[in-house]
Amino acid sequence: MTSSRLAKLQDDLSQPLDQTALRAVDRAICELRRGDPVVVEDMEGGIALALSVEAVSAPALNRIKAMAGTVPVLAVTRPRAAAIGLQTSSAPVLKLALGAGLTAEVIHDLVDPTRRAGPNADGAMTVEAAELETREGAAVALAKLARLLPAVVAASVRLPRGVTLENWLDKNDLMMVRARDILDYQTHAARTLTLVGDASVPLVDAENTRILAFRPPDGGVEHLAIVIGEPSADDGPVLIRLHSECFTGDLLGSLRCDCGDQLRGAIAEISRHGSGVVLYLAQEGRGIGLVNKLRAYQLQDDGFDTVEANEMLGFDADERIYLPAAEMLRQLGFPQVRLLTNNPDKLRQLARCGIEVVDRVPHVFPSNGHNAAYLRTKAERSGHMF
Ligand SMILES: Nc1nc2c(ncn2[C@@H]2O[C@H](COP(=O)(O)OP(=O)(O)OP(=O)(O)O)[C@@H](O)[C@H]2O)c(=O)[nH]1
Ligand SMILES: [Zn+2]
Repeated sequence: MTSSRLAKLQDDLSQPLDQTALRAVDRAICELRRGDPVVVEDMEGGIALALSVEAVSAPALNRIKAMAGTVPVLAVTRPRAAAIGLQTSSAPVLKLALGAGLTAEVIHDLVDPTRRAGPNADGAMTVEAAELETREGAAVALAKLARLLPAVVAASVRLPRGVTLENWLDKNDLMMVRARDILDYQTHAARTLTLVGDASVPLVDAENTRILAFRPPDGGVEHLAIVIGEPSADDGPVLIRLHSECFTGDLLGSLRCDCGDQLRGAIAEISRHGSGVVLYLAQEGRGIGLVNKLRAYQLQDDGFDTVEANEMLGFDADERIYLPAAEMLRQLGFPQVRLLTNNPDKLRQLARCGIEVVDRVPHVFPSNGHNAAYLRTKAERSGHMF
């Protein structure tokens, strides 16, 4: 995570909570995932219709144009713009205007590196930088929250003469969401996590184990705390592991990564130690989601490393935040921890979120014969301490 994103995270911690905003963003995520457009409003009251690139087809584009009354642009992230050879400024999002040349085919070629065709835009393209707070920037952030490809088709809305915004939204069956609320969503969801389930689940490597489930009030993503033994802050810093969900590694025993070994290894290690917690975080694929992780694997099979694959798809190398982890630790009453990890970003982020990491406990497992390059990339490009 970049230092500017960390700084923003800290700023967000001081913002007031707004439950209605949380619900609006969650509904917008569903709309986008379903393939419907949503309306995004910026701080000045400007509005744009945004559609996930994954839902783009010729009829869908025509529908957007007809509803908005303007020609749409394609909004992509800086990593994706760089991957298709565009000059990028420091802006996080780039708006690509191609006029009538922005066809469904061209859009898919521009945003999806798993397509063999590759970028192929005929005619003049103008590129304009956009900040995250803009309609287009926030719409791309919404696509990330929806675990879709991080790019949208966006059209400024020109309301038909004599039609109010309310009537227009109603007539087109559209919902509107504010840019600011999208950008605050992750921090607000984390701060409102509530314990909603708690049961004893004896594990093969740790019989005295409870699993606690935490959920934000909008019904968004749930995270789990696997509490082994009877950890108590009175006995000093608690031994913990932050484990990001990995369906392939944790459940299926995939050999592409080291997640399965790390998960079972952490449970066994904490059990041997006597007590501690594994926080099982719903951050599949370092926060890009399972579908995008599978796309990243496809790119890695073509020779790109795990960082390059994320960036080609338009993501940062790591999209995770650890505020949900910090919030669960706070609620469990563990302000001081010893952290099983090799990842320096986890140490930095937890500390920024107010959890004191007293000690790092290395959590290294030997290569299984398939994941050597993956582990090497972690060390060389992500700073993992092996
Ligand atoms: N995007 C992407 N995610 C991957 C890939 N391989 C594994 N992952 C995900 O990476 C995450 C693994 O994270 P962690 O187990 O927390 O590992 P880490 O960040 O290396 O940190 P430590 O293990 O604590 O040192 C899981 O969410 C996996 O799904 C990959 O090639 N691409
Ligand atoms: Zn994994």
